[in-house]
Parts: sequence; structure tokens; C-alpha cells
Amino acid sequence: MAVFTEVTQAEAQALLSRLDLGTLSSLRGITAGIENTNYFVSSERGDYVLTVFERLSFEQLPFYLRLMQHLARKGVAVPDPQADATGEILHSIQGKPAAVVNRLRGGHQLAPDLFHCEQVGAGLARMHLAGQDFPLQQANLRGLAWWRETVPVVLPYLDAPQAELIGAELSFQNALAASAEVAELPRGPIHADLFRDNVMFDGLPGRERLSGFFDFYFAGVDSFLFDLSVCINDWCIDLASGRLDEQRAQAFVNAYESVRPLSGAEHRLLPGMLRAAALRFWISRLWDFHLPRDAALLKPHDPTHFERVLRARIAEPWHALKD
Ligand SMILES: Nc1ncnc2c1ncn2[C@@H]1O[C@H](COP(=O)(O)OP(=O)(O)O)[C@@H](O)[C@H]1O
Ligand SMILES: N[C@@H](CCOP(=O)(O)O)C(=O)O
Repeated sequence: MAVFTEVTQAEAQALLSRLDLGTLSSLRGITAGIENTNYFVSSERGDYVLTVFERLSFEQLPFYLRLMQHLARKGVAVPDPQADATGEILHSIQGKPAAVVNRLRGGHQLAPDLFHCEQVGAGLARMHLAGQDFPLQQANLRGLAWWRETVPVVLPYLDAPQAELIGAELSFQNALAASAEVAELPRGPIHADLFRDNVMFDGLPGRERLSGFFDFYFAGVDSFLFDLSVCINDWCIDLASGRLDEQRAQAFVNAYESVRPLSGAEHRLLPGMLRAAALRFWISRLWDFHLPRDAALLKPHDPTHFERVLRARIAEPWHALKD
């Protein structure tokens, strides 16, 4: 559990009052997540999530919050940031940026089957299309520039084979990113962290329906193919080995393509982008693991998982079949 900032009842109530959301009936620190402080907050008006942002600044946050608002207004199921009387959706607690969003119903599908993968694949494509006319711009802050900056920081903690792998993969990704084909990939606002624990399903077992995507705080403008690759690496794999589950991966891609067909270049670049997505999370997990911040309770994710995923993507490049 990550509660970096302890929020008092009085502070939560003050924010609810400012948002005209009624009287606080419960305030509970959330036992998941590693980036921000999150609380479930309830009042007679409904159930909400209060987030205190630990890394993102007041300057960076409008991109994420306005993107969620933009997508929610277009009918994509994402948390809608709550506004005060002036329309402001970015607030503050203890001098840190904070927001209140509606709580999505349901729970996570941590062992997804084809049915779940299809729903997320189609939902991801709908989100990409809905975001295309979003006017604000912000780079993916966990993109190539951050990998270049962070690999030297985590390098001292790696053994020789790991150091060799991370260096070689960074070189491969540098070259890939410099290619004309990558520069021309369709781009727009992407979620960039749409793992199983950032997606909600609601309904009876076996009939769950996608109820929403949340945790947009790694979003940025990048290629849609990168977003798709992040998802495939989490939704469509054998968790023990990191190997792809080709049936689920194909179902995910088919569902995505039923809404937004991939170009020839996107198909060709998928194996390299799956590697990029694995590298991105290997680096961030190494960083969180070896250079942790203070938190009341914090359980960093296992970096070796994404080392295995990366090795598997290199050993067995995967091309989706065209629909
Ligand atoms: N809008 C929401 N609706 C429902 N549950 C949420 C919502 N936002 C966060 N949560 C819950 O809080 C947990 C942690 O949130 P998350 O955004 O992943 O944290 P972090 O920002 O630290 O990565 C999630 O796993 C989920 O259970
Ligand atoms: N999905 C990332 C971790 C990012 O944390 P989140 O709680 O914001 O999803 C990973 O698994 O490494």
C-alpha cells in the first residue's frame, strides 16, 4: 500500500465542501498503487477517489485531468475529475496537487481470458480515437528520453548479463526510434500504463463488462502502437515465464482493429514496440526498487518480471495476424 501523504478527515471534508460533494462519511487509504496517495472517499452524494499527487506538478497535471474530462465527455468510461464552482479540477492538499474523481464500479480481472482481452482491446482503440482532437500536448514522460536518463542510474544495481541486456536494448530502441517508419506512426494521447490493475470490470462472474480505465497519470502523447504494446505485455502473457499467450494477444489485437485498424507499418513494428514496452517497465521497476521514496507502506513491483518479458520478446518476436 502506498500512502505517502496522510490526509486528515478535516482536509478531505474541506475539499468535498469546495466541490459541493456533501458530508464525508468515510475516508480510507487505498491498499494499491505505487505512484500517488489515493483514498476512497464517500459522502451522501456518492463514492469518489481522492488523489494527492506525489511526483506530478501543478504545471503537468492539467494535461492528465483535462484528458480524463475530455474522454469522459466523449463517452469513454474513465473517472471524471470533479470541478469547483469556477470549473477548476486541480486542487491542493498540504501544498501538493490533488484531485477528486468518481469511483469506477467493480474490480480488476487479474487473470483475464479472451473475453476480457477483447473488451479492453476495443476500449483502447475507442479511447485512442476519442483522444485525437484533445488540444493539450505533453510528451510521454516515461519515454525514450527518460530511459536514456535512467538506465545509467540503475546500472550499478545490475549484474553483468542484466547490464549487457539493458545497454543493448537501449541501443536497439534508440535506432528504432530514429527510423522514419516510427516517426510516422499514428500518435495521440495514450494511457501508457493500462495494466490489469488500472482497468475495472463490473458484473457477474463470467459476464463482466468493462466499466472503465483509470490512473491516467503516465499518459502522454506517443504512438498508439506503444500503448497497445504495453497492454499486450500485461494482458496477454504467461505471468510465470513472461512469454506471450498468442491466443489472447491475437484476440486483443483483433478487437482493437475492429475499431481502429492498424497500418502496415504498425503491424511491422509491433515486435520492436513490444520490446520497447517491456524495457520501459523494467527500467521504472528497477528505479522504484533500488531508489525508493519514503512511503507509509510501499511494496515495489518486481523488476525481474519485465526482464523476463523483455528476454521473451527478443527470443520470440511476435507478429499479429492481419484481420
Ligand atoms: N477512479 C477509481 N475508481 C475506482 N477505484 C480506483 C479509482 N482510482 C483508483 N482506484 C483504486 O485505487 C488503486 C490504486 O490506484 P492507482 O491509480 O493504481 O494508484 P497509483 O496512482 O499510486 O498508481 C487501484 O488499484 C484501484 O483499486
Ligand atoms: N504498472 C506499473 C506500475 C505503475 O504503477 P500504477 O500503480 O500506477 O499502475 C508496473 O506494473 O510496473
